[in-house]
Formats: sequence, structure tokens, C-alpha cells
Amino acid sequence: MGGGGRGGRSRTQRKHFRQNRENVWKRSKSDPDPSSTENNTSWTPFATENAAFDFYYKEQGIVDPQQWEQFVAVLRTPLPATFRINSSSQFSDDIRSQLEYDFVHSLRDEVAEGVETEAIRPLLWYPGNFAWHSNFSRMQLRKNQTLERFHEFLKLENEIGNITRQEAVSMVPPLFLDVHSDHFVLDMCAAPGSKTFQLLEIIHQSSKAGSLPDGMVIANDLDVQRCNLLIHQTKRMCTANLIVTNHEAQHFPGCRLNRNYERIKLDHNIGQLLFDRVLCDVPCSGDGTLRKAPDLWRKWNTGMGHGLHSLQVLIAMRGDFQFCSIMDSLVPSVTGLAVLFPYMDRIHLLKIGGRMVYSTCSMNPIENEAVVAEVLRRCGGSVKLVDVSSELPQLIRRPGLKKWKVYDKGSWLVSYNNVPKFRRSVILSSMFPSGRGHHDAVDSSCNVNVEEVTNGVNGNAGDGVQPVQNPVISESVEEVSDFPLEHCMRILPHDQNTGAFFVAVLQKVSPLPVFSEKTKLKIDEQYEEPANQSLNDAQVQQITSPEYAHEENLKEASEENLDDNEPNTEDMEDDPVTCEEHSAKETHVADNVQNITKRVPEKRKLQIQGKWRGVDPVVFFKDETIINSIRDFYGINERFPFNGHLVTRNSDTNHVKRIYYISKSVKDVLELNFKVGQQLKITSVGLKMFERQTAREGSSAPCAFRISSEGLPLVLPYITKQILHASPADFKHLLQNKEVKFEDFTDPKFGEKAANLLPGCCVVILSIGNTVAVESLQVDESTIAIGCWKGRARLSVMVTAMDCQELLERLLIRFDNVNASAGHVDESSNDEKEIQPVQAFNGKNDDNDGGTR
Ligand SMILES: C[S@@+](CC[C@H](N)C(=O)[O-])C[C@H]1O[C@@H](n2cnc3c(N)ncnc32)[C@H](O)[C@@H]1O
Repeated sequence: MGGGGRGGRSRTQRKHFRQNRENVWKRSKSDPDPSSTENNTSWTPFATENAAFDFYYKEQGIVDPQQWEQFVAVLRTPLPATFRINSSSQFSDDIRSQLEYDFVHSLRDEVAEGVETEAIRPLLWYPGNFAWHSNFSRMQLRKNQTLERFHEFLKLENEIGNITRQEAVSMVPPLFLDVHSDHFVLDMCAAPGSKTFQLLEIIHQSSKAGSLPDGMVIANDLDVQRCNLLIHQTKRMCTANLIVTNHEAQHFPGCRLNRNYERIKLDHNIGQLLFDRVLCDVPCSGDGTLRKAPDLWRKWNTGMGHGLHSLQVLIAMRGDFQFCSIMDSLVPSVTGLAVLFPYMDRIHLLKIGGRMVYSTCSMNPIENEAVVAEVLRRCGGSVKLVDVSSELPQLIRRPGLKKWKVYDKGSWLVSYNNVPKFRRSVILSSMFPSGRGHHDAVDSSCNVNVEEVTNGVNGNAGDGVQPVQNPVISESVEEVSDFPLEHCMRILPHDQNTGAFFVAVLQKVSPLPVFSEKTKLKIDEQYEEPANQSLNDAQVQQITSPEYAHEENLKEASEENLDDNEPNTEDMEDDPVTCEEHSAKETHVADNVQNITKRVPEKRKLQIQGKWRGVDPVVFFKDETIINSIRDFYGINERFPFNGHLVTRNSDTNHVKRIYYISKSVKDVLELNFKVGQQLKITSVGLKMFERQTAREGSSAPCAFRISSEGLPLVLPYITKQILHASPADFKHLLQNKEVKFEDFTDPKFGEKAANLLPGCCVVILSIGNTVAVESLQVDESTIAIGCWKGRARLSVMVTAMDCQELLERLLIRFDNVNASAGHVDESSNDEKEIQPVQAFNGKNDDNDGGTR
């Protein structure tokens, strides 16, 4: 659901929240056995009544009256759990099909033995059938003993990054973004990151193992704790093409090079952050998630939607386009951007031709169609609503509404003209289908009747305030939007047994019209940011801050963010990626940053020196001595570029513990970010590639850095030294025992070769076949490799226990297959053969250092 996330809750509140949530779904005696696969929807929960909800949505006409009963019946039953199997090319076909086999059969065999009904089936509309729909709710999966093994299987695969549990409808927005592997994508409200994960999968889908796609994703979220959740989630993807930022989306920095800035030829001519695709999965009232968050039934009221509307407009406007001061427009940038775009085009975040998807998990037209209509209105034809009815034809969706009403203080309002003056700070003209303000609304003398409306619901007006004493004047003619809002998509629970979602696809088709400052102010005058975005307070929101979002991008590196967005470092300390080496923090800035300082305008200096408080600096790692020692030790081929691709989070290069690898696209963005005074507040970037390691035995290794499990798949095709090829028996031996003495390996030659390696990190590749490992074995997509540590007397695995377990399970079947076709080894290969891209085993979480400390 949307809103402020968990950040504001105390521990007691959270406990209460959890208990409450579990009670709501507690089974009554008359409920059928939840392990029954026959009909999931027959498990009826209680406490799912909210008459105000029924009253509101019936009147809004979101479903035909004859379908109402079916709609609410489904909405009041628990949501079946749905899953996605990672579809990025990091998973070879045989691993994927085995996963699918395990996934489907562990559930079918365990639960549905002899039952005809399918316990799990593919979601037919999801490309490649990578998504699955189960017949069990999340709670059932967690609590039902019959499902225990399957649940364990899911937890393990989820932790590894192979399978993600995600609501079916939540998977929809990224699919309509039409992302290509070379796209720059911005996910504006990204935490906890399920859609970011999908976007990364798409970006990585067609890239060959050992290479990186040209595109990248910036995943942003306002809530720093949720950002950490996102970092944890996306870590499972092992990507070098992701930057995680922590900004208010409506103020997301444009990173535009100052027009006076010395023109520097950047690759790709990046002179400003521009995106091919923007996902605006905005905070919302979340009533589309009622099936999985039943506590919302108690809380729901119409004020929730009202309180979020203006924030949603501001976020969508930032993603899609942004007005700039006319003065700024008159002076074109001298950067590459000016070459790409005409002067007057001031779109900041979306390229011409770029797509933006706006989505919510709410059914409320005030948060959906009204927001989209306002965006279109502001764009004056430069942005169009895309008809995507031919895309994903198997996904059942309904057209967006063209007309709706606004409910406030016990009255239905059909036009802004009816809004009493004292409510005009809360009920905005853009909430109505025409979007007309009180200046340009139709003459209120025509078609007006006086109507007092009460919803008759437990004396509650449904918007969190008491019904007004005085009748409200309402026009009788409902407004109808001029925009083709039928192109928006409404996904409703009873159509395909899902949650509810709203999705609109927008495309920028031409440069935006230039607005004068006066016009802009007139348009924006009622758009003020809610000071408090908490859902609980939505109905009593205070609007205190002046409209400033549209000016924000003109400001220099947003000093205000230094105060507003100070992260909670306590939370960040849990995550080594975000809080590396806090002790050494910001004692001095790295060379590259200092160089930049000399070149940027004076007023950016404060920002650069202080940077973002509580966030480790991002520093390009250029220490030649260390880089050369790593290259030499592992024999890393020159074809694998290091220059400009290595970063650390510590400006003191003598104390660097982790070195991250970044794609070229991320490198370009970081370079731009330095040039504009580090406007981006980066909480996480890059793929952990090398980590400082000292041997437990006290002996020092020639190279101080080991290869991390996350980074191994990428660099493996380029490594020429410190490699061992193990027979399945020895590979299994290693995984099972974690540490094996050289003389204890089944194959004595293998033990000998291991003993002859230089002390330190090495890579062990599983040889296909059960014969003695052949050093020159040709590696291919299905090759599996793990990082190990060569000590004085033994080899130690540097993969977590969980990863070992997962790999062992996966390999059991493979070992069986290998036994069946014994001797199937390509012995024709020779030592000179160039190493081919490899599917290395991806131990994503290698905080466990195996046998080393
Ligand atoms: C609907 S959730 C996003 C879910 C996410 N896209 C996913 O698929 O996992 C909305 C998110 O917006 C964040 N948020 C709220 N206000 C924001 C703002 N002004 N700027 C950026 N993010 C915001 C919340 O912290 C929350 O994580």
C-alpha cells in the first residue's frame, strides 16, 4: 500500500498492527479447510465491512450495479499468493526450468496430491510465463502445516533471488513501460522494490553472461528505511546497473549542467539526467490492496484520496515534465542536451518519445483519472495518453472513468464551483473531470439544485469529518472529461482473482509549450504540498508549505535537502552497502571530488564539501597499486574494463574495504552527478566486486582483495588465474563440508593443484561430468562456479550456508543427470581456448566469509 510506509510506527504499534492483521484473517469454525485447493475464495474473513467504502464506490460507478455483489465478495476474501521467477539472463535455461519444476511440483505434490484442481498455474498474461498464481493466500502459505515445505522452499529461493512473491497486479506497470535493455529508467517511488526488480530483469534480459546492458535504473524513494529494504531486495539481482537514491520524487534533481559550465565531452553527451522511461508508482490510499491488508477496511475514508491527490500530481509532473522559469528557457544550455533538444523544451526527466507509467493500487478516481487528466491538461498536447489495449491482451482490464464526483463533508460535488471557499485548500479543481477552477467554471446559476446529502453510514461522513449543517449547493450536471481517459486501465479484483490496480501509460510526443512565469503561477497556485503525507492524517491535512516544486529544479544543489532528507544512519548501518566505513567518513574528499570543486560555481561548494549528511560519499576508485595487484593476481583480461568502473564509499582510499563495479551507464550518470555538485543523494550504487580479506591463519595473501560472490558471475569470463576445475564429487564435498584439506579431495590431482595456487581467493568451477576435472574444460552458460579461499592446508568455501544449501539442492538433480550420462565431457578443448562467458553461481549474500576472517 502507499503512504508513509512503516517508518513512523513505534515497535508497540507495529506489534499491535501485526496482531490485528492476523486476527482479521483468523478463520471461523465454519470456514473450510484453507489447505483445500477447491476454492480459495470460500475462506471468509471477518471485519471487512466499511459502509462508507461501499457507499462511495457504488456512487462512483466503478463497477456495474449488477456486478457489485460479486466485486465486494471477492474484495473481502484473502488474496491468492502470486510469484515471479527471475527472468533475467543471469539464470541459465536449465536452472530456470529446474526451478519451475521444483516450484510447481513441490506445491502440487505436497498439497494437491490426487486433487484435480491446479494448486499453481502460470499467469497467462505475464510474458514468458515467468509469473505464477497459487490457490493459497499468503497467510495460508505461512501458517498451514501442509504447506510448510513449500513455504521453506519459497523462502530460500526468495532469499537467493530466484523467486519473488509479488502481487499479480503489482507486476503490471513495468510491463507497460516497454523497457529496452539500453534504456535509462527512473523508478520514482520505488521501495520496497518489487517493480525495480522487474525493471532490472528486463534490462538484463538479453545481455550475455559476463557483459552488462547499456541501460540502467535509478530507484528512488523518500523513505530511507524503505530504501534499505529496496537495497536488500535488489541486491539479489547482482546488478551493476542500478543507483538507489533518496529524494522526494517531486523534487528529484535534474542534474543539469549549468549553462556556464565548461563544455566537457561526455560519453553519450549526457548534459542532464533524462530518462527513456519513468515509472510513477505513487503513494496512494491503497484500497486496491484490501484483500491482503484487511486492516484498511477499518481505516478507509474518502479523505485519504483527497490528501494524496496533489502530491500525486506533483510527482507525476516531475516524472513527466516540469515547467521552468521563462528566463531560464531563454538561455539555452551549451551542453549536449541543447543539441538534442530545442531551447524551449524544458522537460526535465523524460525524453521526447519517452514513456511514463502512472500507477496506483487505489480504485479512487481522485487519485487516478483526475491525476492523469491534470497531467494532460498541463502538457497542452505534448503528452498523450497511450492506448495500450492491444498489449498484454490476456490481462483483463476495464477502461478508465470519464466522469466521477468528489465527495466532501457529506456532499457529492460535481463541479469545483460547488466547493465552499473554506474547503478550497483541500478540494482542488483538478479533482473534477473538467479541471476547471472557480474562475472558469460554468455559471453556477444554471443547472443548480440544493441538495443535502448524508451517506447514512453510522453517522460518519466517510471523509473523516462530520456532515456539514448547511446544505451544499451542487450542480446537477456531472462533468465529463475531454481527455481519452478510457485508455487508462482499471484492474479489478473479481475479473481475475487479483488485487485492484490503476495504470495509465503516457508518452511525451513533442516539446512542451513554454509557459510564462505568470501562467505557471496561475496554474500552480492551488498545488501545494501537504505538509503531512501520513494517511491517517490525510483528512485533516495541513497545507502550509508554499508551492515550490516547479521552481526547485532551478535552485542549485538543493541545500534544503541537507536538512529535510537527513537519513537515519542507525538504520543504514545494517546494510554494508549503504554505510561502509562510517568511522572514516568524510574526513577528506577524494581527488576527483576536489577537482570538481575547483570547476563548479562557488555556491555549490558547500554541498560538495559537506555532501549529504549521513550518507557515505561515492568515490571513483583509482588506486593503481591496488587495481594492478587485483588484475595481476586473478589474471583479469584487459577486455574487462576497470577504468572509471570502480567506486568505493570511502574517500580515504587507504581504508577501502569494498570496491563496487558500475556499468558504463551508471558511470556516465555518476560523472554527471559530480559535475553538477552531487545533486543525487545516492544510498547505494554498484555491484560489490572486491572485498578486503585477510587470512584467518595470519599469513598474508599476495592480493588483499577477494572476489565477492555477487561480482563473480560478471568477472569470471575474464579471469585467467587462481581457477580450479572440480569434479562433481569434489565440488559437492566442498559445498557439504565448507572446508576441505588438500589431501582429502577425491581427486588427488585436484588437491595438488589447489595446494599449488597462490594463497588467497580462488575460483572453483564445477566440471561437467563425473570424471576427473579437466583444466581446459570449455565453460558455457550452465557452468557453475564459487569463490573459495586457498589457505595453507585447505580450501574453504566463501559462500553463505544458505547459498551452499540452495546450490546443493540444485546440483543433486544435476549430479543425478550427470551420473546417468557419465563420461559426457568435452575433452577436445585445449588450454589455449579463450574462456567463454560463464553462468557462475551467484551466491548473492556472501557476508559469511567461509573459512577466513
Ligand atoms: C506504492 S509504494 C511503491 C511501491 C514500489 N513501486 C514497489 O513496487 O515495490 C509508494 C512509495 O512511495 C514512497 N513515497 C511516499 N512519498 C514519496 C515522495 N514524496 N517521493 C518519493 N517517494 C515517496 C513511499 O515511501 C513508498 O515506498
